[in-house]
Amino acid sequence: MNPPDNAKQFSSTISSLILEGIAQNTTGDVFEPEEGGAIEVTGSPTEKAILDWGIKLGMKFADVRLKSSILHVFPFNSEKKRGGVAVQLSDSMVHIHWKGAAELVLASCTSWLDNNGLVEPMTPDKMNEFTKSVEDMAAVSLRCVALAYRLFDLQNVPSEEQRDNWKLPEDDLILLAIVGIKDPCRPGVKEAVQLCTHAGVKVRMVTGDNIQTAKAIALECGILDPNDVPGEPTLIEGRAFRALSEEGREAIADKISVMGRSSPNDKLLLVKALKNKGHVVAVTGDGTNDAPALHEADIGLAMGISGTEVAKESSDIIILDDNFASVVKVVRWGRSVYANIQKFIQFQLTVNVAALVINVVAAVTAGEVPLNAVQLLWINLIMDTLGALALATEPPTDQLMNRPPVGRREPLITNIMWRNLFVQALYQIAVLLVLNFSGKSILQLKDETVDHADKVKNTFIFNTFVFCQIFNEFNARKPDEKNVFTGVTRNHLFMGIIGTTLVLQILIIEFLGKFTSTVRLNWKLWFVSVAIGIVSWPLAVLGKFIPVPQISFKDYIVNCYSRRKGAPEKLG
Ligand SMILES: Nc1ncnc2c1ncn2[C@@H]1O[C@H](COP(=O)(O)OP(=O)(O)OP(=O)(O)O)[C@@H](O)[C@H]1O
Ligand SMILES: [Ca+2]
Repeated sequence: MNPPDNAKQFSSTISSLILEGIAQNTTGDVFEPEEGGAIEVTGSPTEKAILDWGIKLGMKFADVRLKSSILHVFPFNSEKKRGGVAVQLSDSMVHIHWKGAAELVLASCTSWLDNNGLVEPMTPDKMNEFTKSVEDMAAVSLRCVALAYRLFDLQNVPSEEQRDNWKLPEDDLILLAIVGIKDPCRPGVKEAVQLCTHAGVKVRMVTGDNIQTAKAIALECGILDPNDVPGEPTLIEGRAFRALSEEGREAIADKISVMGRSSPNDKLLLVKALKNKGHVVAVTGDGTNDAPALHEADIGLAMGISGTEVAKESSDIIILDDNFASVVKVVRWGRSVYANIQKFIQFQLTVNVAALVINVVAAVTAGEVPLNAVQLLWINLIMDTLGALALATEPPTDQLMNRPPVGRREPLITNIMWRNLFVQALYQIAVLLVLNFSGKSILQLKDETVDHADKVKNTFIFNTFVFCQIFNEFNARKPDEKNVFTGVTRNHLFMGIIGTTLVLQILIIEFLGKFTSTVRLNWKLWFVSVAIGIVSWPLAVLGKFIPVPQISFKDYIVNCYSRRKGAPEKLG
């Protein structure tokens, strides 16, 4: 739509009324530099667009503002979707201007102003014509705003003390103009929506816009699929959603993709319904009225530039560049942090389980433990501080965006992690216990003194244990992939930490024996330690062929048990 940008196309009555409505009924501002130069317009995007149009029509903002004085203002709000102002003209006439969502304002119009400035009654035919043009504009994703006004008797205007409570009359309006404002889908949004969908994140649009406008925009940015024409409840009006019972809302919440003409409370209702159904909900918003939904959501994302302070305060994350595409980054990094914590836990639990079992079994059976306190301290250091640094700093990978999101009730330690853990821990326990009990014969230490042979055996167990961890640290990087080495050389911190651990381990065994009660090992024993450690790599690959149930182990066992109980005839 190309709006008339020349006031000469209308009669002077119309243009002065339109300009009055634009200049007086606005929360924006126009600044005209005295020494010339570009005119500056401020306000919300909708306000700016309308003021810009006024300027094109030849509006002298300051002059128009002086022509009449404002008696009372009803600020635009998202609930009513209109804003009004009462102005008094020099001839003691009062004009009440309204500006708001087109079809809502149109519904209050009983007449319209024709091209010559004559007031014509709003016949059903004319009403249909206007409604049709609103629909046509909405269908090409224009946001429609109608300007209307009415006359009012100065005598009926409440006195100044009572004016604060004055409810501006909003019926019997005379339609002045309907404008269609293009709010184009920003570059990158379509791709971002696609990425989110691919990652199992459903993008929904809840907007105050007309449902047709909302539908057109949703099609443009890929929230709706152009191949299937959606109907309710995929596409729903805020009013219809609001009218449902709580159960009714929960029943359709999943299917909703676009909600049009919604009030801020509808956003909140949708968030609540989705949360009740067990979904994890993220909400983006900018306005003060978005605050309750941002607060209620699991993750509230406020816009950094256009967002109000209230919205920012109610949110968890502030998107500095106001770009929806940044939401993809949030998902990516969020998943990466979660995955890294899982990797670390898998690694740490393996070490703990193995060390614990080895020492307990040895203590109970032989009364002696192979790993002493200082050695355990060093092992703890490897896995706690260094392990955390190495595994938790893995940068996000594209793979993270190929899998579905983690459910609200999904356990932190997945079945896959338990499987990996058991495979490695069992291997380590088996090897080290065998070494503990028959190590002296296996390592051919029979000729040594008992004391020295014990020390060599224990040092060897300690050294092998540490190497098992060093190699298993690579496995921990990719709990569910067979190739655990992808991208490892790019993670310099990981490589650095593995290197440091290796160097420190050599120093400990070769030079700090007094401290850890170890002895030097010959190169053969070093070699065997490394060989035992490296077996954890192929073992991990083999382990990944073991299938695991999709549901959690606990549920799996409960299910098996109840299935048995439920089918006693088969048991008998
Ligand atoms: N400043 C305004 N003056 C009059 N009407 C407006 C104004 N801003 C928006 N509207 C109308 O109200 C509708 C938007 O209502 P609302 O502010 O509840 O929606 P929203 O989704 O929060 O939109 P926004 O993108 O502006 O944040 C628009 O479709 C438009 O018709
Ligand atoms: Ca808003």
